[in-house]
Amino acid sequence: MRSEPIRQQNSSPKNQYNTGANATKEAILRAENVSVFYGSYLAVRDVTIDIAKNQITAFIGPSGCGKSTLLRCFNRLNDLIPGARVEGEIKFQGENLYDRQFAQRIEEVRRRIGMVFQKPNPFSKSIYENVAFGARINGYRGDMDELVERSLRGAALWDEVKDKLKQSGLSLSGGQQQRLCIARAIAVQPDVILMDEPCSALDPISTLRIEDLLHELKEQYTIIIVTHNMQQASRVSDMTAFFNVQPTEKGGRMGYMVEFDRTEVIFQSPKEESTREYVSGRFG
Ligand SMILES: Nc1ncnc2c1ncn2[C@@H]1O[C@H](COP(=O)(O)OP(=O)(O)OP(=O)(O)O)[C@@H](O)[C@H]1O
Repeated sequence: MRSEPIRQQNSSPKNQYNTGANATKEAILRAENVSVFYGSYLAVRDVTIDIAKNQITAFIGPSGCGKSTLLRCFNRLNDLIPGARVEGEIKFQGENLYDRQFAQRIEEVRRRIGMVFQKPNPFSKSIYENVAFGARINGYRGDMDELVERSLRGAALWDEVKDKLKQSGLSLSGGQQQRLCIARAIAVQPDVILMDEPCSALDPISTLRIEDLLHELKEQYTIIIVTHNMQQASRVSDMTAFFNVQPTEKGGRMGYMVEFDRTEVIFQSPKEESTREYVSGRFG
């Protein structure tokens, strides 16, 4: 069963996503004037973006424009990086995750907003335990066998592993390992799954499997995916945010969001010239 909102959901008009075909889509996450620093270095400047519920939002842009940095703000993973500092607000169901009260509840935030990384990183445990582990830590009291099967089916892996659940997760292929990581992420029943280039270490067939899976997952989850792969962004996402980097006076580089819109608009009729150049492969 899906868990209750951290507090009562805010359904004020401010919390509604409001462009084009998505006018009625509710924003489950919102970054408001978010800037991220590493020490004194401003890596990403002043991003405001609504993430619509049960949609896939892609972050694209050249290397170093801050896609992963921004992604990590959505479940406060930047807290783990010494010297990283986030300004602005990240609202999850209307509440600012950077409010002091959430510092005590960070485990809960990361359970509700899960993450799948670039490189598949199963635990050195059995396939079964990889999936059951998080649920057990979170005090899951239901039928664990049923949860493990449901999560593995949800990640389109059950048929391939149902006869070897006791084998190590590390014995699977790269693509299977990544689907195991997705099963692990969904076993704790999150609302949102953040994916940081989840297919970059996979072969084309495994990549297509994951892309198919994403279409199924968005029925239940909200997904944000960072990808370098233009075709992937256009194939899987409903919304796309394009980020770019600009030089700073001190000779550094600072990331910022150029344009955010429905994916077909970004790829076929973007408003900004730099977006057009990037999606057509002329730079980056
Ligand atoms: N832990 C860190 N400490 C210091 N600087 C960092 C750290 N992580 C990222 N940066 C810097 O912040 C900027 C944005 O990096 P980030 O990894 O978010 O960009 P990206 O768009 O995801 O890049 P890529 O597509 O290459 O993964 C870069 O200049 C990077 O060097």
